[in-house]
Parts: sequence; structure tokens; C-alpha cells
Amino acid sequence: METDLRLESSLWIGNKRYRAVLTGWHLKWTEADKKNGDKKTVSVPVAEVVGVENGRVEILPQKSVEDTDKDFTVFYIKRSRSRSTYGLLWSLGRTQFSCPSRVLRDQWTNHLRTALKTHSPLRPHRLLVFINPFGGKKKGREIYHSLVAPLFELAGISSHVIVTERANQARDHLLKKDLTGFDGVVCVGGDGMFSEVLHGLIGRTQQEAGLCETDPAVTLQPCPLHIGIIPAGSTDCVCYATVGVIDPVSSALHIIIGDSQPLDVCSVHHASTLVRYSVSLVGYGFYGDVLAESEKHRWMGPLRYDYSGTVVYLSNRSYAGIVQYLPADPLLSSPKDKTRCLSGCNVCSRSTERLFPHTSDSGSLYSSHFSQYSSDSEGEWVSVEGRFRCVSITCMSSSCARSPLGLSPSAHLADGTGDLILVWDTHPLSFLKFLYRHTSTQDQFDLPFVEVHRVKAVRFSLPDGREEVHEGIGELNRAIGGEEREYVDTVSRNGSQQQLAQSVVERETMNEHKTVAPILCGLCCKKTPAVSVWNCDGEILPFTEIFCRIHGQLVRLYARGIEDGAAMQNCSQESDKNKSRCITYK
Ligand SMILES: CCCCCCCCCCCCC/C=C/[C@@H](O)[C@H](CO)NC(=O)CCCCCCCCCCCCCCC
Ligand SMILES: Nc1ncnc2c1ncn2[C@@H]1O[C@H](COP(=O)(O)OP(=O)(O)OP(=O)(O)O)[C@@H](O)[C@H]1O
Ligand SMILES: [Ca+2]
Repeated sequence: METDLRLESSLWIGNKRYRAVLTGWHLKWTEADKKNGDKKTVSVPVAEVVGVENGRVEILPQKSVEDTDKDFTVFYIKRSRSRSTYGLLWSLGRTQFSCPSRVLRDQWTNHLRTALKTHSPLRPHRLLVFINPFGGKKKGREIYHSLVAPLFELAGISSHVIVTERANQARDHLLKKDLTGFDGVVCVGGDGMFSEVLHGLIGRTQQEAGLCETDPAVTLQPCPLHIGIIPAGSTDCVCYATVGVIDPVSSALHIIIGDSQPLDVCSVHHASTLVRYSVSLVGYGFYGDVLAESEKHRWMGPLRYDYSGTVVYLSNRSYAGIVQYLPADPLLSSPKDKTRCLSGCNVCSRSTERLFPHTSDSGSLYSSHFSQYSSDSEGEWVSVEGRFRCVSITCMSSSCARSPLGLSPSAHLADGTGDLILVWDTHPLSFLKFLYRHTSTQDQFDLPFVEVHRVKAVRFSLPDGREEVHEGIGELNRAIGGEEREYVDTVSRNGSQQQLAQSVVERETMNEHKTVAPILCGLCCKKTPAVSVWNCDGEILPFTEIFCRIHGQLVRLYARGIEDGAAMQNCSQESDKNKSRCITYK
């Protein structure tokens, strides 16, 4: 195959002559009229070619085509380091080549297009795009039409665009409408919009497979459609943690070349209902309270979290609870091993084999690990009880601009486990130290009141066994996509229902606050609530007592994990000979 596609000839770029070679895997060009030592080679992996056009073509800021018959233009991915994040920014590189004849030009463009088809099987042809016009700074529409749509057009992707008119429209569409012909679903918005798509696609896949989502012991069917995220929200944690940068162009390019990143998903259950799915944070205590507080200040936009974080911090709350967890195999990895899950992560690759072994009964509804979630194996569970500042479960690092290494810096995107972070009640200044460490490279787990465990499942209950039934939840307990679905809706972030969970926090007043410092006095006069709420990827959950299970690699994103910026810098400093081994460089 490699030899079939090989093409080599002299080509011109401007007034310089180059020796260009297309193998199955790379397009390379080297200045021809230079001494060997001065020769520079540019090498672009075929998988990173975005498009090939006849003539001299420009895309940005506007498309222009000079339709000459001996020229062709190649668009490809170019990388640069981001000043503010660890990941790499991708942008559109462009080189216009001139051929000695039209015949040779056609040979080059045909070979390149064939190579693209052969070596990038996951490139999408048709995408379903949902734009939330109200997410983040309300720029979703503008971001899509000015930055993303021209790239999709260049790559020959046809997209069906739906600008949402209400919350949950994207989720409902994915649950009910015909999805034939789509290769993937793209959401333009924040984590809330991603969550809609996640719920729609997981729900649809289980419906079609005839699986019962409500039973935490059932091995769910992985979703066949990929999800792309064009970041246009407030936190954009899922995008940040899977791409490494918040940049719509980088994300669009990952979608175009059909990158594929599997992602663990946590299902959250209460009694015999499925409450919700999460990929980033299931958090009780501090993060739940911050979310509940922030909903009152949506008008502040992304700043609402900093404001609410400060208010909640000053209110100095802790909550009683029983946490039970099922530890993951400690031989595979540890949340304290100081490694990072980067693009091509070995721990995740090995997990793919472990999670989807090629055994004859791999199609069965229950995995070989089924017994671990059944009540027969209670012996393996660990139980702790006490007062917590926060209890957090995260399936991935949950890095974001506020916390560039995230809630759990060594968590893996696709290893089939989550990290449980227990922050015991402590002095307010110690808790501040814990929070502050999220903003730097200091280890937030290296504190005496913090524990972190790599887990497969977690159960949370109240010490007196009394479940808080949030008022009005019965009304929310409506079916999605049909009456027969047992699925509990969360308290909507945008509707008036969001006040319900908040009212639960405000209604319950049991324990007096401890007065800690003069600055806190004003707020300490208030009584502390007995229970907090759960923050599930930015949504308030209607139940306090929950059971969580991590489902390894349940969905796939158009992403590849965080590329190591430091390694790329070394790459660009390589000698010319070695440079050709590196991925695209300038
Ligand atoms: C002193 C500085 C401390 C800074 C502490 C920064 C910790 C940041 C940790 C961020 C974790 C994000 C996890 C991702 C969650 C998403 O699935 C979800 C949906 O988008 N986002 C949120 O729930 C939104 C949650 C947003 C939480 C923001 C918390 C901000 C805390 C500010 C505390 C200030 C204390 C000041 C005391 C004087
Ligand atoms: N047309 C719409 N009107 C009102 N709400 C919508 C609409 N479309 C989507 N939503 C809801 O808006 C919520 C927030 O959207 P989104 O996640 O895009 O932005 P964000 O909250 O600013 O960002 P983040 O989730 O990253 O903090 C989502 O939960 C989604 O269900
Ligand atoms: Ca994980």
C-alpha cells in the first residue's frame, strides 16, 4: 500500500525548488538547491493533512481561490505552545505548491486525497452540530460560523447545525431523532452542553442495545458516534482535560482529522434509578455549595464561580457522611504516582485491552467484573465516616483554566477508574491551602486532612440513614424519550427548578458554625445546613445518597489527550536530521 501511494517529484514553493515525497504516511518537502547540511525538511503526517485544493487557495480570513492549473494548496496542522496551558495549540498551516505540468498537479492531488482516505478512517464526513447560543460569554454562534465552519467546509465535512432554543433540546434530539448517516455529534458550548450530548448518546445507545441503564451492575454499550467539543462555555473542563487547550480552532482540527480519545464515564444512581452520568466532577460539600450558590448569579457569566467560591469558602461549612468505596487495582496505577495522562498514555492503552478483552463472551451484558458491583462482594468495600469539607469523584484530571493540573492531576482519561478525593473537616486556613494548591504545581494531596483513592465505585450515605427528599423532585422524575424510561432529571440549571436544591441547602439548619476568624464573623452568624448538594458536572443532583460506578471508555471524543508541550519544544530544537522524526514543526 505504501509503495502504491508513493510519489516523488520536484515542486516549487514561491521561487524555491523542493524535492517533494509522498509516502503512505508522510508528505515531505526538502529544499533542492542547498548543500546537504543546510537542507531543511518539512514533514507532515498524512493523518494531519486537513485538505488539498487545486489552485492557490486561502481560507482565512476569507476564502479566496486563484484557479491556476499547475498549482495546488495543502492545508495541514501546525502546532505552537500555548502561553497559559500545558497543551499545544493547533492552527491551520498552508503551503502552495507549483508543478511543472497540470498532469503532475493532478497526480499529486489525487494521490494525496487517496492517502487521506486510506490512512484516516475515522475522519467524519457528516456531523450533527448543536450550538448553545447562551453558554459562557454567549459567543457560541459567532465562534462556530467564523472559526469552525470554514474549516469543516475545507475538509469536505457536511454539517447539520441546530442552534438550541431550550435546555435539553440536544439531549432530547439525540434520544429520539433519526441519526442515520452521522459520524459524530459536535457541541458548541460548555460542560453543560457536552453533558446533554453525553446523556443523549449514552441513552440512545443503551435503548438500541436493549440495556437497562438504571441497574449499576449492567455493562453499558460504548457509544458508536464520536463527540466533538467546540469550547464556548464557562469552565470547559472536558475540553481542557482532553485537548489541553481551550481553543475552538484546535478542537475543530481534532474533529476534522478524526482523532479518537476514549473517556471513562461515571453513572450516578439513587435507589433503583439512574440519576445522571458524569465525566468530570461528582462533588459534595464545597463544590456542590459553590454550584448551588452560583446559580443565583448566572448573570455574572463565568465569574459567578469565583464569587460563589468566595462566599461558600467564607461560610465555612463541613458535612457529615459515610463514604464507601471499591478500590481499583493498586498495581495498575495510583493517584499519587505523580504521572500525567498524556496523549498516547500507556496506562489507558493497556486498559483498552483489559476493558474490552477479545473473548468469545465479550458481547455478553455483564462483564467478568460484574460480581464486584453485586452485593455479594461487599467485603472488598472500604468504609469511612466523618465530617468532610468536600467529597469529590472525578473520572479524569478535571483540569481547567482555574486549575491547570486539575482536581486529580494523575487521573487517567480512559483507565476505567475514578479518583475519590476526601477532604476531612479542617481549619479554614488549611482548607484554603488545599484550594490554593489547585492553582499551582504544589501537591494538594500532600496534606494531613486529604485522602485520595483510585476507585471503581463509590457509595455515599448520611450517618443517620435519612435520605433528603428534595421538594418537588417527584415532578422532575419524568421520563426521557418515553414514559417507560426510569431516569431522574436533575434540577435544571436554567429553569426555576434550580431553586429547589438551593432551598434544601437553606432549609436545613442543624449545626452551629464554629467561629474561626474575625473576617468570617458576618457569615458565621448564619446556621450551617445539615446536608449539601451534589454537583454533577455542573448540575445539581436531586438526591444526597448516591451510588457511583465508573464505566471504562464508554464514549469517544474527537481528541487525543494532552500533547506534551515540553516534548514538542525539544522536537523543534532537534537537528535537521532528527527533525523529520518529529511531528509537524515550523
Ligand atoms: C484561593 C484560590 C482558590 C482557587 C481554587 C480553585 C479550585 C478550582 C477547582 C476547579 C475544579 C473544576 C472541576 C470541574 C467541574 C465541572 O464539571 C463543572 C461544570 O463546568 N464546573 C463547576 O462545577 C464549576 C466549579 C467551579 C469551582 C470554582 C471554585 C472557586 C473557588 C474560589 C475560592 C476562593 C476562596 C477565596 C477565599 C478568600
Ligand atoms: N437555548 C438554550 N437556552 C437555555 N439553556 C440552554 C440552551 N441550550 C443549552 N442550554 C443549557 O445551558 C446550560 C449551560 O450551557 P453551557 O454548558 O454551554 O455553558 P456554561 O454553563 O456557561 O459553561 P460550563 O458548563 O462550561 O460552565 C447547559 O446545561 C444546557 O443544557
Ligand atoms: Ca479514569
